[in-house]
Amino acid sequence: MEQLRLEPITKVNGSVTLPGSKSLSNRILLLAALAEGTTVVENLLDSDDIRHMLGALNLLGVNVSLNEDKTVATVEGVAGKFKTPSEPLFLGNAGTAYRPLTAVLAAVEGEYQLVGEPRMEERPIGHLVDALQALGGDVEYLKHKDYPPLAIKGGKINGGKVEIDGSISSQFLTALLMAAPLFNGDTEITIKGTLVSKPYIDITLDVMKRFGVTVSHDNYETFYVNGCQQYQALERIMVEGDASSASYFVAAAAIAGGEIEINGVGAASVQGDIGFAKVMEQVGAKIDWYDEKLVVRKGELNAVDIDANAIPDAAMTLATVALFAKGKTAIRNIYNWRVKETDRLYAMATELRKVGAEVVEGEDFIEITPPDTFNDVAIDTYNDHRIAMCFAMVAVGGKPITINDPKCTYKTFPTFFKVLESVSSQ
Ligand SMILES: O=C(O)C1=C[C@@H](OP(=O)(O)O)[C@@H](O)[C@H](O)C1
Ligand SMILES: C=C(OP(=O)(O)O)C(=O)O
Repeated sequence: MEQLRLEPITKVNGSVTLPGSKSLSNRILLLAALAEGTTVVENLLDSDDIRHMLGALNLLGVNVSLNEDKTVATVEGVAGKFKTPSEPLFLGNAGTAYRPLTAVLAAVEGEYQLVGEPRMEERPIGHLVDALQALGGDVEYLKHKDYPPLAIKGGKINGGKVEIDGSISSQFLTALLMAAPLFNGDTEITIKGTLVSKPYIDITLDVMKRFGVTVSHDNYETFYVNGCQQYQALERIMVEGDASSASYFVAAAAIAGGEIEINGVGAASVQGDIGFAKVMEQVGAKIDWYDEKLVVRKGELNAVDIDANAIPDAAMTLATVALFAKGKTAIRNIYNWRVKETDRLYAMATELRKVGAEVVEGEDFIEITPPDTFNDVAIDTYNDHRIAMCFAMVAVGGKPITINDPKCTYKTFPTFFKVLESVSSQ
């Protein structure tokens, strides 16, 4: 297995330009593919999750041409008419590809199979399939009920009133919303249980609106979407920098000192994970806010006790910031960490303890008290990009650490360690 040794970093300084947002890239690619007309997507993320969406679109007969560094895509929309693919669509472990494609393909003519990595077969999708079946969609499990892989016979959805359970993943509602304009009638979607990861729904509504479809809702409890609508291509759309990827550089500047200018997201971001920078201000970071940029400096770091349901991805970064904050950090209301790339509550608790922290792992929370002395250990990353990236903060805090399987960062941020090195001094 490949390992990456990170020597203690004494200072970070300089400027980083973020790669495009994963959440925006995959939503934009799918809606551009469904639209009528050609869309040019700029600052597209080049990473595994996006590669899987592009691979699926290719098999569905959508022409997408990429520039040399794969950050500009020209997507020739097929106006909702996909080709029946010659093989199953392999979507890796990309939730932002698997869930929206499931709903969209149930709504357009054709026969499809959606498969993924072994971990994808352990990530639930039953709440989405229940809603699609209730609407008359023909979606079947190929192995185990409630889990991928799936077989879909598309084109049979009339709309109507439907409930969807929002308590495990917001991606199910995102998927249903993106597909609903293609249904043959209007749809009224009511959320059952509490909706988790709510800010991601704002990303969905924002992207749909840009492609010409407006959704109304009553306080995120019931959503109304008109049927028989066509997404309209955009001449040009720019993907914002990834706010979850920004979290590592916000944290690095706050921990190590020096100053980092982070370009690509800021106060005007549509991504909920920008909220991580606000949490870091509470922890003690000094941040200058601009519309599309943050400038971050060190402060005295103190533990916080937060509900992180709205920022589940960036909250993992807080778990390693906790190693350098005075007192006990608590990150609450994060049950769905357990159904992501790995069981992140178990994995984070295990690896933080290896470093020397005192950790309480609750069913839906984690509490972290920093170590008196740090252990120089190898961190297992569980094929989870965010574990690899957030444990780099140990080196940023001046302690050596080894990251096992560093290439797992390719899921969303292939250049992460290079970018971190570019702002680090030993
Ligand atoms: O819609 C999205 O783009 C995402 C929603 C979140 O998932 P959940 O809604 O499952 O928490 C987040 O963790 C994921 O990385 C991306
Ligand atoms: C949970 C994540 O990914 P996915 O989009 O596969 O759910 C993530 O990127 O942290």
